[in-house]
Amino acid sequence: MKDLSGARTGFARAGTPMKHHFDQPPEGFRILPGRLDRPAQEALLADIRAVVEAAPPYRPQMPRTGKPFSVRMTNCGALGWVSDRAGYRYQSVHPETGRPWPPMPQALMDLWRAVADFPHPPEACLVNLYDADAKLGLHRDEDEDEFAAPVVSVSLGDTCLFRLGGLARADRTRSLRLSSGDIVVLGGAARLAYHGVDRIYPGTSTLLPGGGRINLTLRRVTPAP
Ligand SMILES: O=C(O)CCC(=O)C(=O)O
Ligand SMILES: [Fe+2]
Repeated sequence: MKDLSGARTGFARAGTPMKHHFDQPPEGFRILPGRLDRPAQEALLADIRAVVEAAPPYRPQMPRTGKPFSVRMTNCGALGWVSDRAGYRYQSVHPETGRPWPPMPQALMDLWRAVADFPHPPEACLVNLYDADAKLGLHRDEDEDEFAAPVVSVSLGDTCLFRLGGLARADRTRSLRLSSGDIVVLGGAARLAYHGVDRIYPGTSTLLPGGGRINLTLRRVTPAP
């Protein structure tokens, strides 16, 4: 059983007692709009193209039901997040090719260092590929063993409607649009906040020639030394 008590307490303090506090996002949620300018987005996209060449995107399946995700995924870094009938987990190899994930591009290591406020490097970068119809249901990122490190999330390509909730699935949610170059940090109490992607707005960015959206989530998986 993972210890979520610290984060829970933080949210209860920040989120429940007074009505006028209720609409505040959980403590530790940060959005950095336009953090990456167009040249930085293009450079990162070139890095991600190389990742996708080496580790082809595949469609994960929901645990138990085997229902396919609408989002295609791949990873870079020492560990990658995967999902199939056996469950959610991190592993060091691509589930279809059996090869190690490609290394994390230096630009992502640098970005983590600049925004994560955590003294150890990320170990995993999940690459989510959204076409116009893809979505990602409300969930928490909770398969890691280090919740002191934030999740750093980079948006590239078409704008999406992102939903942020609280620490309980039933908590009130708020919606925000994330555009190409925006960065979201889920740290502190927000590290275990529910979130998801409700829709993609096709034609809102010229970064990806075929349209769609790419999201990169950088995570620390194992306990920091
Ligand atoms: O695409 C996004 O903005 C969020 C992705 C996400 O929540 C995840 O991969 O766990
Ligand atoms: Fe997530």
